[in-house]
Amino acid sequence: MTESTSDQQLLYVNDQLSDEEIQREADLYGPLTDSVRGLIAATLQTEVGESDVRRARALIGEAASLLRAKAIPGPYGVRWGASGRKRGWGNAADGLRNAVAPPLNIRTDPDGRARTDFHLGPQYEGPAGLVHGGVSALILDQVLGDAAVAGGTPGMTGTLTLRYRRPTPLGDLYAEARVDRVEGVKTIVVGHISGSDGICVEAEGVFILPRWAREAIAEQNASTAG
Ligand SMILES: CCCCCCCCCC(=O)SCCNC(=O)CCNC(=O)[C@H](O)C(C)(C)COP(=O)(O)OP(=O)(O)OC[C@H]1O[C@@H](n2cnc3c(N)ncnc32)[C@H](O)[C@@H]1OP(=O)(O)O
Repeated sequence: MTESTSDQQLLYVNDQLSDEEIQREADLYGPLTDSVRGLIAATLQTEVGESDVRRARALIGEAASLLRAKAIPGPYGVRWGASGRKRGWGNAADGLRNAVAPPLNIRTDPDGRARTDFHLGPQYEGPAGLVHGGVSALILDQVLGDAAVAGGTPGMTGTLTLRYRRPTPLGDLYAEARVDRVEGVKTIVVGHISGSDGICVEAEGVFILPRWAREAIAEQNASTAG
């Protein structure tokens, strides 16, 4: 295991928060994140005068200083509470505390399916009026990955293959994924994003349980058996 792999594993934390405490945090930070999303769109779309732009910038600086007064030094990581409820709140695709995330609100089924109705505003533009292809990749990576998790065979993305069939319009969209097959440590998942005119982007992903996770599970199984 490399040093960076072991450092990364330290970001998986069981903090023993109760479901009530987690809900209180979600109720506090979710609306903050939504406000910042609104700010990102307003920053892009505003046409107010120069002095108002300067004033807004000062107010944003003040808000950032207020929040930074007490803050974690690095990434949020992945945390679990006492009941095992998982919080990937820093996740760039669907993190509750990450204003960069659209967000996705992905629903999953234990048979290895995931789906989401979501909205992409002007901050996700690539070609004029259309979704940036890298943003579509971000979303499909997450939805396909969640399908693998839901099916009981989680993994890191090894390969993600995309076919952009037609331009993806900004606005209301839908994505879904399903586990196609499991081959040893590899889970192959397929899915797509569609808009009102049909499928825009198709994806196939190979999700692999990393070697360090396989070794940890094998060690745990050996100690349980012993
Ligand atoms: C733990 C669950 C976490 C879930 C989080 C979901 C988050 C959302 C998705 C992401 O954004 S993940 C971030 C993007 N992906 C990465 O950063 C992955 C970086 N790459 C790695 O960490 C490793 O290369 C990887 C885990 C993908 C594979 O390393 P291993 O050391 O476990 O692979 P190994 O050499 O033991 O090969 C195992 C099998 O996978 C195959 N393989 C390895 N790398 C592959 C690859 N890149 N693509 C396809 N297949 C691959 C390999 O041929 C072999 O196939 P066979 O079993 O059939 O022999």
